[in-house]
Amino acid sequence: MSEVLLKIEGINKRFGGLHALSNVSLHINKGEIYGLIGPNGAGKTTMFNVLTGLYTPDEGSFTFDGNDLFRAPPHVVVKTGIARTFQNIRLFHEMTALENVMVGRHIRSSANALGAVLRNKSTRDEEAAIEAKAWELLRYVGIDDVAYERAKNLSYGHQRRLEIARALATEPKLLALDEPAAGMNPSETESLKALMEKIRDGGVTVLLIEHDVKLMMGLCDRIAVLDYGKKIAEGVPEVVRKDPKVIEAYLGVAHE
Ligand SMILES: Nc1ncnc2c1ncn2[C@@H]1O[C@H](COP(=O)(O)OP(=O)(O)OP(=O)(O)O)[C@@H](O)[C@H]1O
Repeated sequence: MSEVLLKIEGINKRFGGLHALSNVSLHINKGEIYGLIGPNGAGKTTMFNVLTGLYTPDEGSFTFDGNDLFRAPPHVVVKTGIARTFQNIRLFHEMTALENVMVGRHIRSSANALGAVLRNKSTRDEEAAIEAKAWELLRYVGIDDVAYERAKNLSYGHQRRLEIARALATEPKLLALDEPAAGMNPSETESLKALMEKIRDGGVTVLLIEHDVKLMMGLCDRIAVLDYGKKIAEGVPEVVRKDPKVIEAYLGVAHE
């Protein structure tokens, strides 16, 4: 029996007259790669924003690893164990790759502002530990060779990996990735797929939004399909891809 990590029930989110999420329920199990697909404007990013505390849902319930996170602010969500990346890459462009990951790591450190000013021994030890962990994560995602490059000078594929490393630095139980393969060529996409499988196999549950249906069908353990803010299907990829509602709303003949 799978253990549910994230349980969303009956979430509604409206923007004025627009019902962006309409009574959506999702259960994500520990240790799976769970995909969210759907046409443009279906509500996928809105769901991510609700999950990570950027948007306040109107109704519903949301529990994560036994914690009630309904309407919790982003810093509480991150501390509880959900990390995300964004559709449009959001890195600190003038900082090096290493520094970007170190920033992500600070959320799990106890260093306080006074310690940082005084640079006492415990602060220095902690900084060294943060840097060591950041190196480990850069190696893990395969970009340690560009650790001292500024983020803005990295290739697109490297920036995507750096975002993932920074998110992993918060030690999430759930990693939510918003279109990580967008703009990647087939070989970059293939190696990204391997990275996501490695992350899942390392014990981090993955939630993924992606338009690349072929990638999603080959990668996800389960998939939910949103259309006009409603969940129209959910299940293993082989079943979802044959669902007539999904074919009509999204997949169409071209994707078969
Ligand atoms: N902050 C906002 N204010 C008003 N409307 C919004 C806001 N955020 C999203 N919407 C609307 O909610 C609907 C769902 O948008 P959302 O970005 O979640 O879709 P999506 O499935 O992620 O689409 P895409 O695949 O294009 O990224 C759209 O009609 C969008 O215009």
